[in-house]
Amino acid sequence: MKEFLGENYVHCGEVVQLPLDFVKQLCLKIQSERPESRCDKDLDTLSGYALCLPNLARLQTYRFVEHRPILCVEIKPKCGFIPFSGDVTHEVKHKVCRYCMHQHLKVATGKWKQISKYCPLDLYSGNKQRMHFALKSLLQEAQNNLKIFKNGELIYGCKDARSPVADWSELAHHLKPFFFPSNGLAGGPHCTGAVIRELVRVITRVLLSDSEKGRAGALRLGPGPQGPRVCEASPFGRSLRHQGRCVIVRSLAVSETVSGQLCHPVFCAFSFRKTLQIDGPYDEAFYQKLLDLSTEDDGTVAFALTKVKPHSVSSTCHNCLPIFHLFVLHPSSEQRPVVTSSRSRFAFSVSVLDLDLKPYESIPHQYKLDGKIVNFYSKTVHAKDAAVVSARFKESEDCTLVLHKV
Ligand SMILES: O=P(O)(O)O[C@@H]1[C@@H](OP(=O)(O)O)[C@H](OP(=O)(O)O)[C@H](O)[C@H](OP(=O)(O)O)[C@H]1OP(=O)(O)O
Ligand SMILES: Nc1ncnc2c1ncn2[C@@H]1O[C@H](COP(=O)(O)OP(=O)(O)OP(=O)(O)O)[C@@H](O)[C@H]1O
Repeated sequence: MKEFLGENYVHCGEVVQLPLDFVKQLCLKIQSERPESRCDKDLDTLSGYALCLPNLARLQTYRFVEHRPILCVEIKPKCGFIPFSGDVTHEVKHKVCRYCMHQHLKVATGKWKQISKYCPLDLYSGNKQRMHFALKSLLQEAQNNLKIFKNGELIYGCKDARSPVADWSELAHHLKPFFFPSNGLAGGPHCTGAVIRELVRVITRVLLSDSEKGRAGALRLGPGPQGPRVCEASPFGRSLRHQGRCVIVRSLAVSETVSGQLCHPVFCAFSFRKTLQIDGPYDEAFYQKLLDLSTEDDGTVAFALTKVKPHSVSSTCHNCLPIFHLFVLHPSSEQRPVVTSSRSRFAFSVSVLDLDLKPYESIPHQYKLDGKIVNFYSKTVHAKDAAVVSARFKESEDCTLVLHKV
């Protein structure tokens, strides 16, 4: 992941040994905190090992420990491109992004209460207005896509569909000292609006800044992104500018045909997996192969096999969690990237969480889910939209003015 996202963003952690009894107790303790949809998940209580990571909600990394008041914004941006490959056979997939389609299934199955207006393509667009819209939409309907921590404490976020609706005035109360340090703003809706606007602007500036160049830069130099730049389901108007931050994930993503082939039971046999290096290593040779885009999908199983590791990396990227740390910068000569709001200057840094690779075993599940998402969307929303268009067309036919010669 360091190869893809850059040295500075990824924390590898350290493998530590833990007493089994401690892990069992921990497991019981956190169970009640899990969102309903994650109650089937479990800690590995048998290995006796765990990964020790820095506390990124407080920015305690191995490089330094931050003692100043700190604001951390965690975003789960999800997959931000629309595939253009001819191997993608569902027409709707060329128009609407997976996140927006998935929203409908999530609401229908009760995972969330209402459809979010957030669309990853807006966030990745590089267009400030679209990015503001995407971030505001996340703030309105955070789901599992947005969390905000102040000094290590969660002050904004949503556990599951039963969570109460977002309270912006409480959030603004927490954030005011960061954005309006010398006060000057009374409370009330005006203050809430001003603080939220500042937050959205500052996150956008951080996202657009290019202060730390990772290996991702090299991937961005490849062929420019293709395919639609706007998702048809996004409520935001069309915009033309498109930035390449999603290229990493896009260049690794595999086609439907390949995903289908990967579900073949023969690949689950362990002996095959070892010889074919399905589970790794993810080394320099693997990275170099990814940059070679010359091989075409010839529909063979052999080709599909070469895509297993890229697929794991890609689906990990689809779910990873960039976390942005902001602290008010007092006049100083610190050598750190800086963003400004109207009343404050912030030093900031970025880390990426949840980078454990998705296992090969998740491919069949992902493949089935993908089908469900598209079918549900096509049957319900897309069909309804088509009906509306055809009704409008009919209406316009009914209104045709016929002129007769007199
Ligand atoms: O498939 P998706 O897009 O629903 O992603 C899953 C996530 O759902 P989301 O769409 O973000 O609400 C899902 O997020 P939640 O646990 O629902 O917050 C997980 O990240 C899941 O990964 P894993 O199976 O726990 O390793 C994710 O599953 P994988 O596809 O990564 O296996
Ligand atoms: N190093 C960290 N520092 C601060 N917060 C973290 C860190 N790692 C994870 N978190 C918090 O915990 C949340 C869940 O993390 P993550 O998605 O990595 O867990 P998970 O592996 O999916 O958990 P499980 O599978 O046990 O349910 C993140 O959204 C983040 O808010």
